Amino acid sequence: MQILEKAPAKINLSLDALHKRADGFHEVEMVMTTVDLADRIELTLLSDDEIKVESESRFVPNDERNLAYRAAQLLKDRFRVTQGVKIFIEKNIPVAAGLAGGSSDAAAVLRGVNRMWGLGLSMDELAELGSEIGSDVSFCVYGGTALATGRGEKIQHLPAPPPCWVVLSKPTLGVSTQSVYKNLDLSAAQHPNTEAMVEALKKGDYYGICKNVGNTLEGVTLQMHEEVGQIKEQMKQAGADAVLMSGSGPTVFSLVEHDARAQRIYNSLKGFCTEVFMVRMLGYREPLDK
Ligand SMILES: C[C@@](CO)(OP(=O)(O)O)[C@H](O)COP(=O)(O)OP(=O)(O)OC[C@H]1O[C@@H](n2ccc(N)nc2=O)[C@H](O)[C@@H]1O
Ligand SMILES: Nc1ncnc2c1ncn2[C@@H]1O[C@H](COP(=O)(O)OP(=O)(O)O)[C@@H](O)[C@H]1O
Repeated sequence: MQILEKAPAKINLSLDALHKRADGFHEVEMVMTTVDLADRIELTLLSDDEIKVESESRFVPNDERNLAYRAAQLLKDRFRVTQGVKIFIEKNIPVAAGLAGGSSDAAAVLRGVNRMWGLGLSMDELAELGSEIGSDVSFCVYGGTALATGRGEKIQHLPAPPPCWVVLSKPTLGVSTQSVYKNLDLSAAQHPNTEAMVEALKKGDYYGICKNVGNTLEGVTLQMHEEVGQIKEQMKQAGADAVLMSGSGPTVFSLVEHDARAQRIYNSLKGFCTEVFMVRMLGYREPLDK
């Protein structure tokens, strides 16, 4: 038996870190949405009681450190499953990029083994279990567009943004989410207007969305890597409607209404970065099991 799952990347249209919590995490308010850049996950049922992970990417571990492995292990342990699974990851999302590639792979495995092992868990139950793997996994279980609060595990679904283009550009460096949060000085941080972003999404107001993008973590990563600021500048000069770093970075995204201008931004960044993508904002909760 084989099951295929898509694992789409996400971008943070807004990310606000409010304060540090007693558990060492930050209380956040984030508006996230999916784009049509995705990893492809192939699950094969194994009669032996084991989990195998394979991927062509040399940047992700092929053992229990892989978030996809940890997702299968979680459901296996929690529901005493004796069958195994082989997980093949076709990696298309840049790694350590601020696009939740690993979290999305884990979420895809939760959805896929739930069906493969006949566990009958709801999306809400899978999302709750996903929060034990990482702060972004709950959102990734659902996909679509949502306001995530708490550590990122409390999800309020929102309407999909109006269709537009997204140009993603990742400099050749990885960023550790932990190091960015560690270096965050909340007293000097920028705080986006999350409420205005949510309102713009509810109204389907593209220019309201562009006006209200913001990311508290951006200043930290900008300090650490000047390439991020250079990419932002390049995108603005090429005519993007909005430019922002996604998550803890280093990927920077442009929002662009018209494809000709998106192509121009893509071409101007292609000469500057190797990992550049021109994708559609998905934003709706499409069936990911195809
Ligand atoms: C920053 C965001 C924004 O969407 O995305 P990425 O940049 O990773 O894509 C996420 O919140 C990342 O989620 P995720 O990558 O799952 O982080 P986790 O593994 O849960 O946490 C990694 C580390 O980040 C810090 N962390 C994470 C989430 C949070 N609300 N507060 C934190 O302080 C903690 O130090 C934690 O040990
Ligand atoms: N399936 C996976 N895909 C990507 N990264 C993974 C995966 N499993 C574990 N990792 C590890 O997680 C870290 C980056 O995770 P990723 O989700 O790509 O970054 P981000 O959280 O910035 O979007 C890297 O250190 C990588 O080695």
